[in-house]
Amino acid sequence: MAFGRKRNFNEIHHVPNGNISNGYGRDDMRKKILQHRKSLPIASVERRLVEEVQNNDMLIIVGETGSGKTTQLPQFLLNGGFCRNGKLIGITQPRRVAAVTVAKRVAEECGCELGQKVGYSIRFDDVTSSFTRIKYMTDGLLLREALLDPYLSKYSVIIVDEAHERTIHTDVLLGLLKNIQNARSRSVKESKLENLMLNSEMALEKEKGIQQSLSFLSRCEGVKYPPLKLIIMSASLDARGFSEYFGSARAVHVQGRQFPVDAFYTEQPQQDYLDAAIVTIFQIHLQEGPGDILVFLTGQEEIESVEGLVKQWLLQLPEARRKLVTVPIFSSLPSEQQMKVFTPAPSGFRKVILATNIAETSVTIPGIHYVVDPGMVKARSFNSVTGIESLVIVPTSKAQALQRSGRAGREGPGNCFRLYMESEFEKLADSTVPEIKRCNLSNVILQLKALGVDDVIGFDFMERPSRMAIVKSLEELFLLGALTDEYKLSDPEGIKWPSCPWNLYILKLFSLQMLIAVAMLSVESIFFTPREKADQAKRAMECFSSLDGDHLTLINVYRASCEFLQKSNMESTSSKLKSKKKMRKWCKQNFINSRSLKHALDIHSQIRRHVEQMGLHIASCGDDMLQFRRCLAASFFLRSALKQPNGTYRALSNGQVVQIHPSSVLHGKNPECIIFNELVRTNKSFIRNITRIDPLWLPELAPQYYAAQSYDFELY
Ligand SMILES: Nc1ncnc2c1ncn2[C@@H]1O[C@H](COP(=O)(O)OP(=O)(O)OP(=O)(O)O)[C@@H](O)[C@H]1O
Repeated sequence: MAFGRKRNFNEIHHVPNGNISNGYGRDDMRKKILQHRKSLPIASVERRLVEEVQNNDMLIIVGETGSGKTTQLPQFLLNGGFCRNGKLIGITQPRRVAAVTVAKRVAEECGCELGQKVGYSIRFDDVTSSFTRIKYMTDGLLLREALLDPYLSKYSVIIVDEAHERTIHTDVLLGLLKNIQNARSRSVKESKLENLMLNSEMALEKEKGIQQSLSFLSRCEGVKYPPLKLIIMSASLDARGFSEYFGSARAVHVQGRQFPVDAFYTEQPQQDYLDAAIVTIFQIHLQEGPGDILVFLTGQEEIESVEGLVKQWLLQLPEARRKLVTVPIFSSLPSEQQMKVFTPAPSGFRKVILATNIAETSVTIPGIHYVVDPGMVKARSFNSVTGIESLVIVPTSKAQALQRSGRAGREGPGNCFRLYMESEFEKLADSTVPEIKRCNLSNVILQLKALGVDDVIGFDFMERPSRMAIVKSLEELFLLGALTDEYKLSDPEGIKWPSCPWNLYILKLFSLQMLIAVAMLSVESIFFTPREKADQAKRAMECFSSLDGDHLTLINVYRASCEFLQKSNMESTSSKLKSKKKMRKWCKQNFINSRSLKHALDIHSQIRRHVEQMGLHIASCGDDMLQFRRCLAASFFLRSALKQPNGTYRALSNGQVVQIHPSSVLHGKNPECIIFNELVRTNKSFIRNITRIDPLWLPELAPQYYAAQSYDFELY
């Protein structure tokens, strides 16, 4: 395939090679790391950055990818005294992989064990201690912390990294942090004023009696919270937009990048980007110098199909030229397997990493010299008229393209092959549409309500979602019973449960099976289907599958895993470690993602504890799965569909034509009426996580919705 003239990115600034490779002694390694840190563009402005943060409570920092923002700035601030009095510097990342790997790297640079001075915290995995001062975490996790500690009182500085991604969590966090920052600086001002008053009016206060003094002291509580320093950071940020949002906040630009990355574009438009990606992988492998390749694809299916084709193509090469290994990374891959991308390829081999945008920002994958970017991404999209959310494949923004190319050039000069023409690049949107403008807002609303923000429409969003989208989600939450008719939380405590997308939908319906289903659906895919073992995986899944659908299938997995756990725990010789190992083996044999299953078990026990604390009785449907399916119908009546004569389904809420996704156990079984949890749009509209129901249950169980509309329940 022909690539056009190379184009260097501007502001390139060569720095002596700070390559780090294995095989050094501990002291040598530390010296190398120190030398590398000094070589980063950000190192020359350490003092100035610390002063900027001292002088400004709010700061926006823009700097090229790889300039050292994520790994260095927190260390500068720690050395600059921002962790006095045991306070923490928190850095949020949109993705778990980035939070974990960057924390590991910074701990290494600080010469400490992970979890001591430097740690990370992601859902269900908290590697911090009372000694931790620099804490990397996902933006979602910080939001959850705010539910329990509304002032985020343990942090002196919060850095929102990769803010250009504008994930839904980032946008909610920005509004929230703005409020917290105002509240904390107000509380300090007030407490200073009140301290002054206290000196002159102490005697008077005493006379007014104990009650008044107590309330006075409680008002002074804010004195515990010094002003919060807030830093927004990215390589590709609309600094002006952020600055305006934060009241003309100061923005600084860190000049220079560590190594140059040359961008190449195709000379002709490409019909099939997957095909183009495979051709490019082999062009690099056969014609270019050493270095690993990182290819950005849109999802697991694409990754597995490209992986299969690369393996087939390799077989056609002479044996000596077959030294190429593929390594996939996507979010539902078990984390141990995700981490394989960081392991060097066997000696003499070249590694091709096939990744979703999980590897787009913040991560440094050693050895990557080439990036292949087809320019597409899978994104959420929301139709505020129908109220249905779906996943669609769309072109990336320029900001995403720059982030992707930035994954090369971190250890030396790199190349980025964009599988589209340069003229197409110019037409891309500068930045990604914020997720908050293209998703169902039910969870955001619940989250804001739980954080004490009652007026969601009036909330200070950086970019306000449409009024229609907010109203639609408020309506949905009311219909589901999550909000009262005054739009207050029906269960203010419930939202503090582990964040699962539809946890509150079951409020009225506590059955053991519903709790299990909620937990199992709250995690990434429970089943794991490697492409090369698709048949084996399918057979394994059939052992658990239920003719009634995916929810019951998941319950079967849950039950089987509990039975297995119980059995292996009972074997007296088994230590805890041994049982864990056995469990992992069992998962592997059954093509179950062990990490997802563990998360689901944790979520289940948390929800159960919560429900019990509320004093509610948890009934079991026992083996009466009809009762369970009725519970599902009552909860998901807004996502129901009827079979049509041609075998497709029609969603009852909006008439949309949908199809059962091939991963569902009901694929090919064609039940008359179903409820579903998820809609995915690729070339077709697919629904996933489906259960068979009786259509007559709908008007019976959700009269508030179906009685008001004249639905035709005629079955074909
Ligand atoms: N895990 C790691 N292993 C090896 N080197 C690393 C690692 N993490 C970072 N580095 C080195 O430190 C440099 C700076 O990384 P850092 O993540 O701080 O940059 P950044 O400016 O935040 O980039 P980005 O905007 O892409 O996140 C990288 O270019 C790389 O050379």
